[in-house]
Amino acid sequence: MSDVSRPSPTGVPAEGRTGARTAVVIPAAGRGVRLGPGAPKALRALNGTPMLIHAVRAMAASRAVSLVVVVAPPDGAAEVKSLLDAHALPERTDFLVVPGGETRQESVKLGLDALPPDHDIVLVHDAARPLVPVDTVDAVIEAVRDGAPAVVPALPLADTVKEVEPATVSGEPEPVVATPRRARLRAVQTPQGFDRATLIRAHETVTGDVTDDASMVEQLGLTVVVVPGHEEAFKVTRPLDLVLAEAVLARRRLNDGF
Ligand SMILES: Nc1ccn([C@@H]2O[C@H](COP(=O)(O)OP(=O)(O)OP(=O)(O)O)[C@@H](O)[C@H]2O)c(=O)n1
Ligand SMILES: C[C@](O)(CO)[C@H](O)COP(=O)(O)O
Repeated sequence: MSDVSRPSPTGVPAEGRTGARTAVVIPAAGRGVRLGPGAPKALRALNGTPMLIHAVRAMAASRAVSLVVVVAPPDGAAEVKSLLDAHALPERTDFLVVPGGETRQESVKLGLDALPPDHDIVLVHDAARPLVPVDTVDAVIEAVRDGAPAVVPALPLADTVKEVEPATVSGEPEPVVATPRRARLRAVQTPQGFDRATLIRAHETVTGDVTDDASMVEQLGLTVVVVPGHEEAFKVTRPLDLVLAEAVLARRRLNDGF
């Protein structure tokens, strides 16, 4: 039996979660509006292979991951199933495909609803971060196994960040209201890792506008911890990110000698 069956009042089991099985939910149901017109973002090609397949392979590269749940565009579940069948994926990993929702939060919840009961650690990973290295995935899993209820990979910022009063008319100058101390800020990536029961509780309890799953756990009053992220775990959001992703893949091919 897994250690998470004996949570402490803070949600953190004293013994950690060594040996718990890990599932990954990959929200891939977004349109990719910021990337511009075309197929849903997760289905667009990087070096000839759909971004989603890169993301699935990145997760399945971790030997700790035994199940990947892909949350497909609402009308694209059959296409995503065919894609998974058509690409080589590790045999030790099981795959499920479910249709997604209107928002990222809804899509993640639909993925969680599809999880079988025997996985006590859940990662949530954007299909839009196709190049995350396996060491980052393993570091997140390790920190959840060690007892953290929620773990995020993150990097320090290169830019100074300003808080502004957002303009009501696009393009109007925006007054700055604060400059948070950059040394205390981190840019958060995925996969984000969770004790399964904690993540489900967060999705059942927290409503409103959130941009990641860890912030929902913060709203439960639980501690979220940060582990080092990786530059190659960047999110493909705008057209220039596609250029960077292709360049990273080209460098990997060179380093691998083919
Ligand atoms: N309704 C949604 C919206 C987003 N996502 C997923 O959440 C991840 C992060 O979202 P983002 O990068 O914002 O993707 P899009 O919503 O597709 O991008 P945009 O906001 O530019 O449309 C992506 O893998 C995306 O497919 C999802 O599963 N369901
Ligand atoms: C979850 C996330 O990738 C963490 O940085 C990010 O918040 C997703 O934002 P998006 O606007 O849905 O791409």
